Amino acid sequence: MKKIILIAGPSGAGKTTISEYLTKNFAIPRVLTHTTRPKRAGEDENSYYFENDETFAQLHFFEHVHYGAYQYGSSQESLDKAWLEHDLVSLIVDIEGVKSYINRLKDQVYFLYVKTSTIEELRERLLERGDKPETINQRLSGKELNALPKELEPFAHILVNDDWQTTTNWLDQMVQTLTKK
Ligand SMILES: Nc1ncnc2c1ncn2[C@@H]1O[C@H](COP(=O)(O)OP(=O)(O)OP(=O)(O)O)[C@@H](O)[C@H]1O
Ligand SMILES: Nc1nc2c(ncn2[C@@H]2O[C@H](COP(=O)(O)O)[C@@H](O)[C@H]2O)c(=O)[nH]1
Repeated sequence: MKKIILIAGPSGAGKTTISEYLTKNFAIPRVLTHTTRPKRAGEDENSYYFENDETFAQLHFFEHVHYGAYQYGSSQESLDKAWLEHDLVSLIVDIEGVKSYINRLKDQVYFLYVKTSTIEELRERLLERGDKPETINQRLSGKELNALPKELEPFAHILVNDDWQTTTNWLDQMVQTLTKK
């Protein structure tokens, strides 16, 4: 059965880093999504399909959300394209996106919720990444924090990404379990 690893969690928790590790070490492709947010330093065409409001409005999405001042959306086409490459793929979404995918794809979803032990750790990582302090405050509060809601707890595989070596051991085990025949 084709499966999708949905990666969600607070900003700075390490979702992108984890998705890149899965691609590099296990050839697990990441399903690219669309956004109207500007590129960050270091991002390229493998990060997102970068859109403006007009091009975004012309697309047909599986699900889409407003997050901060920008729009984000994912398509069935991108998912099918990634599934042609590998039976196991990853996709980074916010909590609303997780709900949509679990409702629609059910058992095909492996929900990986990534967090750190403290919010201070997230703040430090985002500062080091070059995010502006006011953006960081917004991302680490309210709906944008992407806290794990009670109703999704039964579906979540929780990974505390404080120490990278521990995280890679955890991920290696996860992939072994998911690819077992
Ligand atoms: N275990 C770790 N220890 C220390 N730093 C880490 C760890 N994992 C990731 N990082 C670093 O934290 C920063 C944020 O990671 P990343 O961009 O993957 O987070 P994210 O969850 O995708 O954030 P966003 O939702 O804002 O895009 C990066 O600079 C990354 O290198
Ligand atoms: N529901 C969706 N959420 C998405 C999608 N693409 C990204 N995201 C989430 O948005 C926030 C912000 O992303 P960032 O790259 O600006 O830090 C983060 O939580 C992503 O997981 C999508 O297509 N649908």
